[in-house]
Amino acid sequence: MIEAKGLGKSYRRFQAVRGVSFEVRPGEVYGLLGPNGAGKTTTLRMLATLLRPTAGRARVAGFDVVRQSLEVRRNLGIVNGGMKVYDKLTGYEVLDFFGSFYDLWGAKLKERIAWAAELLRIERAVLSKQVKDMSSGMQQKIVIARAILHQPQVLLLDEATAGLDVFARRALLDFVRQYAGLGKTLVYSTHVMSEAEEVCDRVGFMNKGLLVYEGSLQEALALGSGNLERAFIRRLEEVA
Ligand SMILES: Nc1ncnc2c1ncn2[C@@H]1O[C@H](COP(=O)(O)OP(=O)(O)OP(=O)(O)O)[C@@H](O)[C@H]1O
Repeated sequence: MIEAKGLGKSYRRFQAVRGVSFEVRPGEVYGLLGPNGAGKTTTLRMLATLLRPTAGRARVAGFDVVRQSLEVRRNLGIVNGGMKVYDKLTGYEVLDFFGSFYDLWGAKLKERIAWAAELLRIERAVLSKQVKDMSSGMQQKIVIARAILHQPQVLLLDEATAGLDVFARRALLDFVRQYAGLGKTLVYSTHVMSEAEEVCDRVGFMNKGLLVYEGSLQEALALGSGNLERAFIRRLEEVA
């Protein structure tokens, strides 16, 4: 469902992402893990057709991210940790507005909003609140609801739990597993290894623009004697 081959992005002489290759299958949660500046966001933005690669290629849902960007966008949702929504609108109005981008109107839109709200455990009363009156956890749920209204095959989550309290974080981690359970494909980018341990089936470690390790969660845990953070550090020492 996602296939990146030698994907790279350079800014003048600086290589933010250097020849990254990986694949993600339907129903799988792939953890893209690494410290700040590793190149995770740049990689996800290339997959989402928001940044043009300067090397390699990638396909999402069978479509090329450069030559078939419209088809890619139809099949993909992306969420960044710091995404904002218009805070004077109610939750319902936000979803109504974004639904129109995907040709969702009337009864169909209502049905999709109810579907997303149930999946994300957003109460009806919250949908009629203005965004500015919602907790940051609720706001993030609206952001995610907005990203899945068109029921994309592929969902890219970039530091999606940043700044959330324990309840909102829990709801989002549960949502990730549930969405994968629908046969969807997810990339979960984070520097919080404990979250990845909980939701990912496979993980890739990124550092300085390179994918330095890839394996199933079990393999990665074994590498770190049961701890993902230790595995990450060991792998980095090996390649240093
Ligand atoms: N427009 C740009 N021009 C130059 N350098 C950039 C640009 N965008 C990103 N970079 C650099 O590319 C590198 C990778 O950034 P990226 O945001 O992809 O990392 P990340 O792993 O997502 O980290 P973070 O969690 O901090 O977002 C960083 O060194 C960053 O400073």
